[in-house]
Amino acid sequence: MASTDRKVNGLKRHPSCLNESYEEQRKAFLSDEDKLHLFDDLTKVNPVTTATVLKCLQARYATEVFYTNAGCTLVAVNPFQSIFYLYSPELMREYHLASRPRELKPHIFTEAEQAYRNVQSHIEPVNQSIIVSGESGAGKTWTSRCLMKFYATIAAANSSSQMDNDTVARIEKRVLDSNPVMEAFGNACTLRNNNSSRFGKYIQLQLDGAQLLTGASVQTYLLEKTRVTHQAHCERNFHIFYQITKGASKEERREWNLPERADFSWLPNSERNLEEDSFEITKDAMLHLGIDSSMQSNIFKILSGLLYMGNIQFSDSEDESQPCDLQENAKDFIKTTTSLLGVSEEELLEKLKVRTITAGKQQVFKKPCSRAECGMRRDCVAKVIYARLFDWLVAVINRSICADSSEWTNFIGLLDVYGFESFPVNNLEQLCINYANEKLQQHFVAHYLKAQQEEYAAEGLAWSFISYQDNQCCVDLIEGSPSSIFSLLNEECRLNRSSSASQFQARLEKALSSNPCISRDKFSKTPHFIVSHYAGRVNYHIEDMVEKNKDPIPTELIQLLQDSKDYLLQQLFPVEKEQPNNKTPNRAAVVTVVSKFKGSLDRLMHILNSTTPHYIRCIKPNMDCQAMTFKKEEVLSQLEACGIVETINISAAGFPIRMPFQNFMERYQLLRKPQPSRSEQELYINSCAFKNKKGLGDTVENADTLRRVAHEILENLVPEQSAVSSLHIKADTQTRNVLAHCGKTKVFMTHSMLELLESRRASALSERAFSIQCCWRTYRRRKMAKQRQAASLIQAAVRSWLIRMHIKRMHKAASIIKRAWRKWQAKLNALAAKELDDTDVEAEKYISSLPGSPIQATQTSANSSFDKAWTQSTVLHSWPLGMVLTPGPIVRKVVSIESFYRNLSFLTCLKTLQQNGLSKVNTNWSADGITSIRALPQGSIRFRYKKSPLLYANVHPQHHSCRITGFNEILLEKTK
Ligand SMILES: Nc1ncnc2c1ncn2[C@@H]1O[C@H](COP(=O)(O)OP(=O)(O)OP(=O)(O)O)[C@@H](O)[C@H]1O
Repeated sequence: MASTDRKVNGLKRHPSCLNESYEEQRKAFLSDEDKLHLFDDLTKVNPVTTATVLKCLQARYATEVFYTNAGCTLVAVNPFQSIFYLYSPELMREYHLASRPRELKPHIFTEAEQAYRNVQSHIEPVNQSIIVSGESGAGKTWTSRCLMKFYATIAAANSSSQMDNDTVARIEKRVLDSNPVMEAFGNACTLRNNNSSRFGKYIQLQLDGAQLLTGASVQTYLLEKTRVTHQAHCERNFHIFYQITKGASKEERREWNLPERADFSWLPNSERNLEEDSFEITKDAMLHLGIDSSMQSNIFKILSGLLYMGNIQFSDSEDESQPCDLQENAKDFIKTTTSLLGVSEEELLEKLKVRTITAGKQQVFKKPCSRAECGMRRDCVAKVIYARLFDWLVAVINRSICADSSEWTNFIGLLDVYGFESFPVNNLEQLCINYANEKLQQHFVAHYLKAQQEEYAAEGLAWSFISYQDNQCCVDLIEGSPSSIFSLLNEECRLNRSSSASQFQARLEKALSSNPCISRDKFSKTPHFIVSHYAGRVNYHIEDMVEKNKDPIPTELIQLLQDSKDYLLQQLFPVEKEQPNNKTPNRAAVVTVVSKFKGSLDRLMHILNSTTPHYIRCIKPNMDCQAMTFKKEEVLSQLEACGIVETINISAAGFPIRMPFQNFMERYQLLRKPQPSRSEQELYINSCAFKNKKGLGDTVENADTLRRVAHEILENLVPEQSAVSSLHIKADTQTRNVLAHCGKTKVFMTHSMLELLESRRASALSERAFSIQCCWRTYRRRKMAKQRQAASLIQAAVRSWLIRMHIKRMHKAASIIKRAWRKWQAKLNALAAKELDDTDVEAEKYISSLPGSPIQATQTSANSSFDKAWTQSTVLHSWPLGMVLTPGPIVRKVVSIESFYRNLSFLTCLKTLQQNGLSKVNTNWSADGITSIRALPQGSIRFRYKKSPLLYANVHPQHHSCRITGFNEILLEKTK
C-alpha cells in the first residue's frame, strides 16, 4: 500500500509543499513534545502526516488519554486496562446533559450523544449508525457494549414516569443481557484477542417519538461455525463449551454426561482459565431473556452431545468398498452422543459412514465414505447444529428485546463487525471478513471523501482536491460482475465439477488478470491468490475454498436430525412439508456461503446508506494486549489501513454537515436578528410554496435570497469574518477557522458550527417559550379578571331580578290578602251588623231577665249586691284592640286571650259608656256572664284597669275551658 506521506503528496498541491519548510514545520511541531498530548482533535495538527498523528496519539496514550477526534471520526486507542471513571454513569450523564458535548474531552459518549441529538433534532437522515471498526482485539465489542450502556443510562434518565422507568429498565436489562449470551456462544479466545467476536453484529436500538428506548433488535453476520470443529493452534472453541465443562454442577454433569476432567478433542486449551468462562453469568442472562432452566438444560445437553461427537474417530477401512470402522475407544462416545442428541445410534453411524447419492428422480445409490469423508460428515453435523442453535438464540433474543414496529419510530444502529484479518493461512472465512471490511471502508470513503468532494465541486466551492485511496477496484475484484472472485467461486459450486485448486487458480488469473488488486506469489507452490486490500495484502489459499463455499449438508444427515427425539433439535430441524410438484433443486439457484453473505451485507449497506453514520476507529496499541504499551509500528499500520490521514485532511478543510438552504431556513430562521423585510418574508414564503410546488416561481432569485439570509444568520452567530464564507474555501491551513460555507443550494458546516447553531436555536426557542409563557400568563390573568367581573355583573343582575320578582310576588300576595281581608272584613261587618240588629231586642230582654244584670242592677241601684253577683257569675275577657270574641247568643261561653285576661267591672264601663252616650252598647248575658258585647263605637274608648279593692276580684269564679265556637267582633270606631 502506498505510504500515507505519498498520499499527502497526492493532494493537488504544488510539489513544493513537501519542501524544506514543510519538513521544518514537521520538526518544529514534533519538537514541542510537551504539548503534543493536548491535541484533542487531529485536524489541528500541523502538518498532518502519519508521523505527527502517531506522535500525538502516543503522547496522549502516555498521559492516559485514549480518545482523540480525527475530524469526522473518533480514534479510540485500547487502554487494555479497566478505567472505571472513563465509563461511569456520572460521566455518561455529564456528556448527555452538556449543552455542547463537543466541547468536552473526546469520548465515545460524544459520538453517542451526537447521534442521540440528531434523532431528537430530526435532521435528515434521522436514523443513525455508529460504525465501530478496527482489527481484532482493538476494542470494538468493548466500545459497542459501552455505547449500549450509555443509551440504557440516558434512557433511564429521560423516562419521566414510573411506568416509563420500569419499561426502560426492563428493556435495558434485556438488551444488556443479550451481550453475555451472544458472547458466550459467538466469541472465542484467539491468538489476537481472548474474547474475539466470531460473528458480526448490528444492533438497532429502537426509540419512540420521545426518544425513549423501547426495544432493540440484533442482526448477526457470518458466524465462524468451523471453529466448533477446528481450532487453530493456541486458540480455543467458543466460550460456551468451556463454561459448561468447567461450571456445571454435579447434577448438571450427571444430566449432560459431563464428568470432570473429561477429555474432548474439540476443547483445546481448556486448562486456560479466562474471565469469559463464567457459566453463571450466561445462565442468568439467558433466564432474563426468557430461556428457562429446562430449555437451558436442553441447550447444554446438545452442546455436550457435540463435544462427544468430536471424540468419534474413524479408522481406515481395509476394503474401500466397505465403510470404515469406528476407532475402538469411540464406541462409547457414539453411544453418549446419540443419547444426548436423541438420535438412533445405528442410523447416525450408518449415515456418517455411507453417502447416499440420488441420480434422477428414482435412483438412489449408497457409497461408503473414506475415513476423511466420515470425519467431514461428522463435522458437518456438528457445525450445522451449532449454527442453527446460534440462529435460534438470536431469534429468541430478538423476540425478547424487539419492540412492536408501531412502538418505535427511529433507531440508532451499532455495528460491530470483525476486524480486518490476515493470518499465515487465510481461506474463505477471511475472504468474507475482509470483504465486509472493504465494504465498510467503501461506505466511509463514499460518505466522507468521495461524495463530499463531488458535492463541493457541484456547489461551487473552490476546493483543493485531496486524493484518497478508493477501494472500489478491490470491491469489484471480490464481488463485481460479470467476473469476480465470488462469481467464479459460485460458478464452481453451480457446475459442481471436480476441479483442483490449481485449476481454479488458473481460472481466476485468466478472468481477473486486468484487475490490479489481484496478484500471486510466483515462488509459492500452493494454489493461492493475493488481494491488495485497503488495509494490506492478504494471501488466500485456494484449497477447500470451493467446498467451503458450497457448505454442503447431506440431506440424509438433516433427515437424521429431523427424526431426533430431542425437543430442541426438532425445533432446529423442522420437517419441511413436501411440495406437491417438487422439482429437483435448480442448480443455478444453489445458495452458497458467499452469495448468502453478500446478500446480508448488501442489506446492511442499504441500512447504513439510509442513516447518518458516525465512525469510531479502534486502534490496538500492541499485539500482546498489554496495558500502557504503545508500539509505533503496529499503530502506524492500523492508521494507514484506515486512511486516517486522508480523513483528517478532508475533515480539517471539509464540512461534514450539509443542509439545503430550505431546511436550514426552516430550522434556523429564528436565529435571524433583524426581522426580515416584508419582501424577504414574502420571498421566504414563496420559497416554501416552491418546495411543495416544483416548477413555480423564480427559483434562482429565491435561492439567492435564501443564501443571503443563511449567510446573514451564520455571520450573526460567528461574527469573525473568517468563520463563514460564501465564496471560497481552501483545504489549507489558512482556512482552518472557516466553520461554514454557503454553496449554491446548501449550507456546508462543521460539527462545531452545527453544535453552535443548535445550542443558539435551543436558547432562542427557550427565550420564545418564555415570552409565550409570559404573554399567555398575562392573557390568562386578564381573561380571568374579565371573567370574574362579568360573573359579578351577572350575579348582581340575577340577584336584583330575583329580588324584584320576589317583591313583585309579595306585592301581589299582599294585595290579594288585602283584598281578601277587606272582603272578609266587609262580610263580617255586615254579619255583625245583621246579628246586632237581630239580637238587640231579644238580648235586652234576656239580660234584663238575668239576676244581677247590670241593667237590673242599674235599675235597682244596689251597688253592693251587684258587685257580688257580678263577681260570682260574670267573667270578662278583654283585649286591647277592643275585640271581644264571644260565642253566639245560644252558646253561652266567654272566650278570651289569656294574657289579657282581667276581671273587669264591665258593668261600670258599660254604664260609663252608656251614661256618656258615647256608644250604643248591647250586651248579651247568660248565667255565666257576658256572652257578647255589641257596641257601635262612637269614639275611641280607653279602658283603664285598676286593681280591684275587692278581695276575690282576681279569682276566676268558674273554670270553664275556653272553646271557640264562633266569634263576632266589636268595632270600636271613633265617631265624629
Ligand atoms: N476501552 C477499554 N478499556 C479497557 N479495556 C479495553 C477497552 N477496550 C478493549 N479493552 C480490552 O481489550 C480486549 C479486546 O477488546 P474487544 O473484544 O472489544 O476487541 P474487538 O475489537 O471486539 O475484537 P474482535 O474483533 O476480535 O472481536 C477486551 O477484552 C478488553 O480487555
